[in-house]
Amino acid sequence: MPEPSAPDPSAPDPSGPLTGLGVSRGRAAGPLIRMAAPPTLPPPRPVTDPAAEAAAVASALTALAADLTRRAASAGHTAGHANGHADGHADGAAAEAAEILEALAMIAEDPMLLEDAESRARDGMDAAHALDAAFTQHREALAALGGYLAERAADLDDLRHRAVAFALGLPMPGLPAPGHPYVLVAEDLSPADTAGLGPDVLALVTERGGPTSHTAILARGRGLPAVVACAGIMDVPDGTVVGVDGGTGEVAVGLTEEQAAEVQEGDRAERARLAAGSGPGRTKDGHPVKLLLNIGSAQDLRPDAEGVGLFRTEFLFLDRTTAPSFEEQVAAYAEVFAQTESVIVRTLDAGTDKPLPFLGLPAEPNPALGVRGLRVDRLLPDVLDTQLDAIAEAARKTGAEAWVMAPMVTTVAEAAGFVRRARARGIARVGAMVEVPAAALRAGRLLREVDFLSIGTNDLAQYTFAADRQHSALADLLDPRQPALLQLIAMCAEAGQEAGKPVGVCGEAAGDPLLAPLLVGLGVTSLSMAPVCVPAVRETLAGLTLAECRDRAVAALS
Ligand SMILES: C=C(OP(=O)(O)O)C(=O)O
Ligand SMILES: [Mg+2]
Repeated sequence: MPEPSAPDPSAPDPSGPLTGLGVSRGRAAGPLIRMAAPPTLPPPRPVTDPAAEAAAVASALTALAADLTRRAASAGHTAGHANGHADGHADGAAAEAAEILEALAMIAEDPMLLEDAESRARDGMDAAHALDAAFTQHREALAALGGYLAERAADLDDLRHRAVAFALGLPMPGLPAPGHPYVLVAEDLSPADTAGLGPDVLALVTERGGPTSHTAILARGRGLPAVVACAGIMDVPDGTVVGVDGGTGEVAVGLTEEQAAEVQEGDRAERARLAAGSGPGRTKDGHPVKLLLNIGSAQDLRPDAEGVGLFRTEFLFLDRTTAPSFEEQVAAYAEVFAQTESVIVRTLDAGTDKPLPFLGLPAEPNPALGVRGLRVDRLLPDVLDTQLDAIAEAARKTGAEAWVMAPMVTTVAEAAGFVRRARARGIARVGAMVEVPAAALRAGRLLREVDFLSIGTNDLAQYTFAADRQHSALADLLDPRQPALLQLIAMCAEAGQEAGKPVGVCGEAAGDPLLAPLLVGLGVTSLSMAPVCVPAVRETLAGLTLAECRDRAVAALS
């Protein structure tokens, strides 16, 4: 572990911790490394040898592609050797990271990009400016195409920064690779960055980001302690040893090596203690509450789980530019079905923060309020038909009883249409997610159509409070303890009890041990969460009676 840096008078007071929002429980300590800022272009340089500039352009792009390929290979290697925190379940994330990095390497190797940059250099631009101009041109062309491609334009910015840094011989922006464990600090993380996190990352701290933002969900999926919306963290010098508590949101600055070792040891002991618990979820007085998993692929499964409450199928196809075939989908779903007795498959939830390239959806001014989730069916009905066919076929092949549900259901008519199409394929249980207040208000009526409801508190909070779920400044509005949100959940749970049908929660709130008892007290029948969250939720519930959970719910509602 490197020595802490000499104190910087402009840095925050090292005696007091910084605080943000703890979004992924667990503690870690180590030297902090900030992601290098994107390079600033110096004024254009007079060029005397255009051929040399063109050669510099080519070698910067070659170096960029080689770097991405190396990172892809190292992520692929990690997929086979997951780190301790993730307990072997970082494999899926690492394999996905490898794929994304390979796709970025292909962009860096695009002959049109090279040709454009080289020809600008031959016309008299210095290498850095030629690269900058070529990437800008490429970005504008992508943005003009709209839809998914426009949304990928941000990835090109990341590549541009790296290419220019190569050309100028500057430190690489983006994820550091110091060769030792470290706490990663950033303003926020891009999709490529989050996908590329290596096993050396002990914890994440970001200055921006909301409690249900990508950073939070990704960190939780990997079991990495994480704090978002941590003001002042970017001012702490690199190398300072920090202690991150992903539960409380505290970041202790300037720890000694002994203190850091204590934090690491305490975390190890706590994880071991929690992992020792097992068995189905129930309260102290034996009221059963299913503790289910949120997964993105078969790699996230755990053998001792009670089932899968949310299989986010769109995670399988995030970077695909061509639609996954029926056969390919059958194989992916069957891989999960073969390993778990009960699974709720969510049909593709595309749009807004989860673009699916192969859909080619048009760009929208207000994507979170636009064509996303089940609404994609209005434009592309074949996509849902093929997916339902594939789910039914995978269930038939494996003998599993797969349940399906649709994301972003808003009206009873939408739910009824979805149920009709799923039942026509012989799918046994068909449900709806409750992510839009309109659906919660009509929960009783919805339950006449569907077999179960699953409350997605991440989006339900976003739409109830009109607050972007990725926005750090609005975290108080997105807090699931907000009584308006709890009231909507209570309405759904009561409707479920009246109808005698299950109503679960699968948003991030379900994995929070402080919130889980509240949700149980409101009457939900299952909680579905990132696998890493299960032990703490199981332990909390086992310590409370159902009546105590209800008392908490009543107090929170009032
Ligand atoms: C579970 C949910 O879905 P996602 O986070 O994938 O939007 C939710 O919105 O709470
Ligand atoms: Mg959602």
